Amino acid sequence: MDRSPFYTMDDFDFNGKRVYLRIDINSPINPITGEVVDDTRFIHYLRTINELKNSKVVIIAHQGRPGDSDFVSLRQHAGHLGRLLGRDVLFVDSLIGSAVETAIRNMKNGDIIMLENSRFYSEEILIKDDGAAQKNTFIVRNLSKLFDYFIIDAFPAIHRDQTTLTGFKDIKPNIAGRLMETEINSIDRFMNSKSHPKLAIMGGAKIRDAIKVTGPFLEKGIVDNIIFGGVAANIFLWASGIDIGKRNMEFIEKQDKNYKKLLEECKSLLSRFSDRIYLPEDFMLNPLQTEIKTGEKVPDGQLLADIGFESIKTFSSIIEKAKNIFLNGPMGMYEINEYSLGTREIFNAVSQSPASKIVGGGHTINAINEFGLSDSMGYISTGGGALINYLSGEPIPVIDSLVYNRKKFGGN
Ligand SMILES: Nc1ncnc2c1ncn2[C@@H]1O[C@H](COP(=O)(O)OP(=O)(O)OP(=O)(O)O)[C@@H](O)[C@H]1O
Ligand SMILES: O=C(O)[C@H](O)COP(=O)(O)O
Repeated sequence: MDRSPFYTMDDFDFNGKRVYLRIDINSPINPITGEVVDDTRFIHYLRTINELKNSKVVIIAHQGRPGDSDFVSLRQHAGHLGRLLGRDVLFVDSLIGSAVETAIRNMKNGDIIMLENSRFYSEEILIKDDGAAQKNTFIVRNLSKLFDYFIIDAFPAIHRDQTTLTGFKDIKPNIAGRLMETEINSIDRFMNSKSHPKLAIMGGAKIRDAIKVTGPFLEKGIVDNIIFGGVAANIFLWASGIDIGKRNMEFIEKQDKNYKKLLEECKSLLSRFSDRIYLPEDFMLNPLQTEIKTGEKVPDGQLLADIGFESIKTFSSIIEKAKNIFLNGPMGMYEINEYSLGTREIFNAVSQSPASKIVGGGHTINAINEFGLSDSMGYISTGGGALINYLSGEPIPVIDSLVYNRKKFGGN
């Protein structure tokens, strides 16, 4: 068997050691109560943590982004993880400093500590990995002396170049955790599969991510065809000169300040790959609740809130023929019952397909759970942006950091 390009947990004995464990339990938070409303990501970490039961484990994680309503302390995350593990998880309400150092130095084997949200610290987000900058942060200088090993298991954040993820790669061995291994093996199976056609279905509202990966997906043959729904479809239609109505244009402008550049990218993608990109032929309007054919004048104030019946039919027949399917993002505003049919039908078609399947994205998983399809959707990844970036075959900061680290500490 080929050697893994990065260290895995099989390469070291962690018994009695002090272990830095970077995970990603960034979760949806109820904006009113501030409570975690979905603990899927927590559950995925039980295996890694349980394997370290004879070590002193210090968990580092982030939650939300500064300024957003889900940017909250990890105190409740520590309590919840402890309940899931059936063990105490001591919460320390900072990331660096004397309280952290004392707590870590006093740990016994089997103890678990969780530190505060790493994004409370500007060095986490603002300092990019240019070789030396992250290494010289207070975060790295304070924490590096306290640990024997660094396990990086934050798969949903592998596309982020942030200090607690990539800053320790010159210090000591950095090791991929069990979730990283599982995710990467499953995604690699999809990428290496020789069964065609390979189909990507991309919807939702994160247009930048979807557009960014379309070129690599089609150029490198990672997929043969792409179906677009949601806002992603709207921007492609706009780029092709079709009237999508004022409200939908404004929605895109608000979604991304650089939408003009995105429109240019969509144009270029459409000119190169028009026969491999599928866009909706019709839509359901919100609030009118009537159907409209693509290209017809969209009445003012109406959102293209869901794909229509013809699109459902065409997309379902493409899905039926696919041998490998990647799904990320809903077809419309599925949270509102009247506009959930497109997403429901397309997700149903995917669930019924015998193809090999891989799905990801917070809203996507939420919709899958709501439709009761989670047992028939194939491999469900914890990653959203991480998953599509990894699939695109473009450089990924955390993977590159782990590979660099193994070369540095493990020779050839
Ligand atoms: N045509 C549309 N107009 C406006 N909003 C839409 C449209 N289609 C989908 N959405 C919204 O897009 C959101 C989901 O998109 P997103 O890109 O976040 O999905 P995801 O990748 O599965 O989730 P996550 O971002 O949490 O990983 C939903 O809230 C949905 O209502
Ligand atoms: O939820 C995610 O996709 C990861 O935790 C990364 O979060 P971010 O998009 O805020 O960097």
